[in-house]
Amino acid sequence: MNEQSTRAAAPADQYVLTLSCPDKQGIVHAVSSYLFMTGCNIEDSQQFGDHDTGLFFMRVHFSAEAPVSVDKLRASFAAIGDAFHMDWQIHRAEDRMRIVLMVSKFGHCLNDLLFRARIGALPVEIAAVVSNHTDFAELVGSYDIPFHHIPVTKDTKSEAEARLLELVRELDVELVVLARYMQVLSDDLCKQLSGRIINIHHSFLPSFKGAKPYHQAHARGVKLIGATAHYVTADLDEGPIIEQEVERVGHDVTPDQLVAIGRDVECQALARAVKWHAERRILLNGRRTVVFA
Ligand SMILES: Nc1nc2c(c(=O)[nH]1)N[C@@H](CN(C=O)c1ccc(C(=O)N[C@@H](CCC(=O)O)C(=O)O)cc1)CN2
Repeated sequence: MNEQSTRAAAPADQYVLTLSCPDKQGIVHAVSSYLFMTGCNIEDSQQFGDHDTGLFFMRVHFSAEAPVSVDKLRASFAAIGDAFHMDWQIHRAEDRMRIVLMVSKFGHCLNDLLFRARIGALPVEIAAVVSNHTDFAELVGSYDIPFHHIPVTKDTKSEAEARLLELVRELDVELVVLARYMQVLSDDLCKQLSGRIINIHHSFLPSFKGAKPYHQAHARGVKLIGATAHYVTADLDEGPIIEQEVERVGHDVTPDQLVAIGRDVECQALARAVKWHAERRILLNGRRTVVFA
């Protein structure tokens, strides 16, 4: 084999196409033909046809040999999207997603996400951290990330949410991560940011929704505890599940020991969910998700 054939091709511009649409014959053919005719090369392709909902889901990571703008790709793909009634997006794969983290009094998930982002383990840019308390202002400041203290009472919740929305727009943020943020979000905010808020619930849903799930689990004598990362909807802890993690526990654990054991599974589940969302690997399928991990 000569040297020429072993040399990797120069890195071309990388893109991700995601789509969902009513399932029918010809979708993969239409997409792959479009990419071929546009001078693009498929690097990775995953698809799923859901017989329950009759919907088809696809995620294609592709490269363009010649430089092409994402706007031009979107403009030229629109005809295929229309023909198959697709809900579709095309993004540059290298672009890091801008996100906001929210926290209350438990900082383990915040700390974990800050560090993972700092070392490049998450393809995100943390634009700000928002909290209804000041406990983690110093930690966030140590990462040179803006910290916004937005106190919340039942009388100030709507103003607090208005300020959050203002930040999301000002900072051009795509995702809000509730890293143990312990305030119930209003129906209106959930609607405005539908599919763009991820929460970590500290139980293996659908068990133990609501407050103090580890105490509920202890009272039930469970042998497994868990954590669930899910999209936030108006129905508390009922949003589409993205990722779950569990840990075995013995008969002699106390509620405080469950809280301590649970920290790691919460961090693992949330970090995976944020990474997959930022890599555009998650598609909504009604009350469920399709995850092309
Ligand atoms: N609309 C939604 N809001 C939130 C969700 C959700 O799924 N939909 N997830 C929660 C997180 N959460 C459990 O994981 C949770 C947080 C807070 C509460 C709660 O009862 N909070 C009280 C205030 C508590 C306090 O001040 O310490 C309240 O909001 O009145 C229950 C569950 C995040 N929000």
